[in-house]
Amino acid sequence: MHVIIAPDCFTGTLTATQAAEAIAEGWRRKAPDDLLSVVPLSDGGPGFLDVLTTSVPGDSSVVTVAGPRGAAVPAALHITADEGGRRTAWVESAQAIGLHLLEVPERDPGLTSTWGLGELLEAALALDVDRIVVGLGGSSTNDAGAGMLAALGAGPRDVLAGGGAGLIATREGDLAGLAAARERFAGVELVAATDVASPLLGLQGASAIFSEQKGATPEQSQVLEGALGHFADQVRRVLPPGTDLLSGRERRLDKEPGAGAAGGVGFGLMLLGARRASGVEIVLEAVGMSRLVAAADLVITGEGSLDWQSLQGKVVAGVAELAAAHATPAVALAGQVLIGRRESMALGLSGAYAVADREEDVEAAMADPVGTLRARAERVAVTWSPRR
Ligand SMILES: O=C(O)[C@H](O)CO
Repeated sequence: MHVIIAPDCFTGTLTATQAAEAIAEGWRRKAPDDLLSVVPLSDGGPGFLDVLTTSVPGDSSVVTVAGPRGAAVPAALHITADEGGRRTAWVESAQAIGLHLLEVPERDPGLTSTWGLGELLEAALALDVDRIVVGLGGSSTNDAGAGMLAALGAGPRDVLAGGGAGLIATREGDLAGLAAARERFAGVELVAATDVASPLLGLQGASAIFSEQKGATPEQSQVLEGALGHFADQVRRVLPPGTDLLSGRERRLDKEPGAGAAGGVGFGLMLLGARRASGVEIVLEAVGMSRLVAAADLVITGEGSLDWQSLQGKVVAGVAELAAAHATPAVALAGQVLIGRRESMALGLSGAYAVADREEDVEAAMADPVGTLRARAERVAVTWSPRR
């Protein structure tokens, strides 16, 4: 039996590679004759570059940029060339602005800035590439990408790069350099590979859905919503919205799917001319997942928490959809499974197995994530492998 092991990271405990290896080790203990292919995945968030550098040959280099609260952090660029010679720079926003870069007391999406991501894009531009793909997700910021735009010359650092809350003070004149910043990407295909399809504002937007997990109180979350709304209004004065060719209606970038990814970096990138793509689809294509799944008997995917967010185009959903298209069964292993059987079946999963079945098991799973995931994989192998 040929089994593909293709999980996302288990946020807070295991990288995608560590999770895949733990599952493979457990599987081998019970089904040593199975052929295992280990393919760690990402949805654009943390681990995006790791996954790409492992699967797509290219040249990697590291630059130093400002982290979300200003302290210097290393961030990598991976340069690949396709058969036609087109050069792509792959970057991961979480390496510059990720939540994991900050200790809990430092987390404050009113103050964290995407300036360092702008520095990373500056480094990519200097490499004279034809395409820049930016993985988005797992961020500590909620500034609509304003800091990033400032670093690229769109406006003053003190107004745009002080964090999301300060954007309430933005004036039209503070965005005088925006058109010129956009012009710098002329001739470069800029792609925002987003982990979610959220718009910038509103009940499904960046502040309402994600700011609290970055340290905001419910009151701060509303303040951030107001600040980002004000910022988007100022942007509209400088870059008037285009017209949607199909509907003839005004095309508002803040309402575009993915504009709210990484605290609104999706929006900031769209202002620079980026097109949005699903991060998981980009990764699945880059690693040649379709071909692998077509030749496999079973696909195992997984993530830290299988919950409502998993239903929205994350790794598990992307893998399950691809497996269904090839009529290959897919199962998921997760730290916790917080969706019902009906929802997991609707995703296309033939099984969803939790490492921590009960609330009281969560602590043990967090204390020994590799051991508990390996043990769960052993039990799943007993169920699924015919040659154990
Ligand atoms: O970084 C974030 O805000 C979330 O992962 C959604 O993109």
